[in-house]
Amino acid sequence: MRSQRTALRPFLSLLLSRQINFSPTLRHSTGLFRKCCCCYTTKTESSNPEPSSEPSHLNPSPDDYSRFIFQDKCRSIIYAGSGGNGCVSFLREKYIEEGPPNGGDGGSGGGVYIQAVEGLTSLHKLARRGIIKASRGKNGQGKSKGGKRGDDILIQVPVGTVVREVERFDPVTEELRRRKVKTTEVDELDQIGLPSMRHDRWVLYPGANPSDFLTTVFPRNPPRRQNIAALEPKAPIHLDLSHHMDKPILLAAGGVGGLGNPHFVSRSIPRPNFAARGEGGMRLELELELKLLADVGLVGKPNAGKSTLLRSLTNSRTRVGNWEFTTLSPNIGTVVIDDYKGRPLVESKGRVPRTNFTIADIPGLIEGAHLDRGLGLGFLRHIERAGILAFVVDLSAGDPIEELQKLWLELGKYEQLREMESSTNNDSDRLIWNPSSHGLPELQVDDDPESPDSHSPFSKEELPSLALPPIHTKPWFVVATKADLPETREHYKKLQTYLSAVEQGQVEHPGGYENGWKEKVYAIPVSAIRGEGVDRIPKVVMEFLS
Ligand SMILES: Nc1nc2c(ncn2[C@@H]2O[C@H](COP(=O)(O)OP(=O)(O)OP(=O)(O)O)[C@@H](O)[C@H]2O)c(=O)[nH]1
Ligand SMILES: [Mg+2]
Repeated sequence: MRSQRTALRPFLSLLLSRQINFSPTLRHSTGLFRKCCCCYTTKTESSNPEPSSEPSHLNPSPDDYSRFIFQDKCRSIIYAGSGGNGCVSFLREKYIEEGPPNGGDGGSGGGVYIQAVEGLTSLHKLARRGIIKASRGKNGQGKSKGGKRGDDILIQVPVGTVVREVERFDPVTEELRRRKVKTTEVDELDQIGLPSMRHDRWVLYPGANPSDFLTTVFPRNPPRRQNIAALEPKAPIHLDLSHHMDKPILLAAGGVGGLGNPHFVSRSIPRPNFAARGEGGMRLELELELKLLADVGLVGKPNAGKSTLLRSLTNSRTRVGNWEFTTLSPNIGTVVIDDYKGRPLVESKGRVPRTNFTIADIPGLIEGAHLDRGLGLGFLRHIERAGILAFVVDLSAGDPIEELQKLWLELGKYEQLREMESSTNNDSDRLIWNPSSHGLPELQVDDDPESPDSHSPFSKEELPSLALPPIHTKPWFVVATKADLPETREHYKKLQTYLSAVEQGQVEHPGGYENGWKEKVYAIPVSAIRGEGVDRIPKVVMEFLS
């Protein structure tokens, strides 16, 4: 059997190569064919720089793409770990029958930390996790052995993430409030050291009955926090993580571990048969939102060639197709400026040298997008989150100036809508959002405890939309693409003349803004499908970034 196969192999390869040369319809019939076809294309490309109809990285077939999973907003519930319980134990040795108490303290619960790191572009991994829990501290043990600390959790997010608090439940604050407000019943008993039923605050010796809680006299046991809790951000949390962070910051410290029974020795209770429970961990519901999606956003009509441009600048395998709305959600690619393999392509003048920047290929914009037509307001939102705007205009599709003005018109109308929305939100005053008014709960200036809203962490359902810089103040430039097609030279010249007039203030900003950004308006002619002229884009971007 094996010898038969070996004999057939040369014949098969001859057959395949013939089919590649003479029968294009058969090319996609098998995976093996496709493999051969790729090799063939690479060979022809190296010998011929003209764009061929053969699939390549810049002119791929519509089914040659990888899906980019993207999410720019998510809610997560995080739990800091609870503290472990203290231990009730006594020394027992051969000649010491009733030794002193030696129960160890419980370990503290794990904390939750957050860090913004470069290289991440989406929040989808976090969104999938949903609930994030740090682990609980272990209980204390006999022979004065303390419990092990709970493990911390680190949440890594992309640079440009804004973290806002939606809800908070802090058991320590709750306990303090209980003690302050309800001075009767259980707490009063607890305060003056009479027997109480506080199962949630005490553990009794092993084998005790619940009824023993009624006969045991407990000392005072005020709620405690870990010292590290002083590093928590002020409540309610509002963090704008706009830079890469070398070290993570603490979001919620774990609950402190309970004290073992030696802590409760007193003259009246020489052998305490109880120990304290660990404090509960904090629960936080957070909303995370990307404020900065990418350094550059590609804005253009459908089919203008944005995805091809992204492919020519990066290793991205975004989908390209000769129909409108090929791209349905943003794709982000990274342009490597310095891969440390020699002289950097662009010298950065900024303080921190940039080694790369990101580009977002955003779905196409059509007339009436601000009215939620086409893919609507969702992706206008993405444009708002790009640092620099690169308008991609198709030189072969009519007047490029008109195309540019139409794109700006949509952006302008969207901006007006945003302004109206924020002013109506202010008028109705539905949301009370006051990020800097609180500190650690114990240190806060106390509000009226009777007012229902003053301590309720559950009042804010929807957070107000993020305050972002207006679109017209962002640096922008124009990428005039499909310059390889015939009769595009005239269109490009017209565009260039127009843009230099905009820069010099002879004609108004294409969006009609008086104070719109027009310091250096470039028009870069490219043929993305051939990869020609695209090297100028990183240089222009670096100029704006630094
Ligand atoms: N001749 C030529 N064709 C190009 C060039 N760039 C893109 N194309 C072609 O234009 C068509 C559309 O390209 P895409 O990159 O998918 O366009 P897009 O702007 O991403 O389209 P949407 O995702 O629908 O918004 C494809 O058939 C590309 O091959 C170019 O520089 N020259
Ligand atoms: Mg596209």
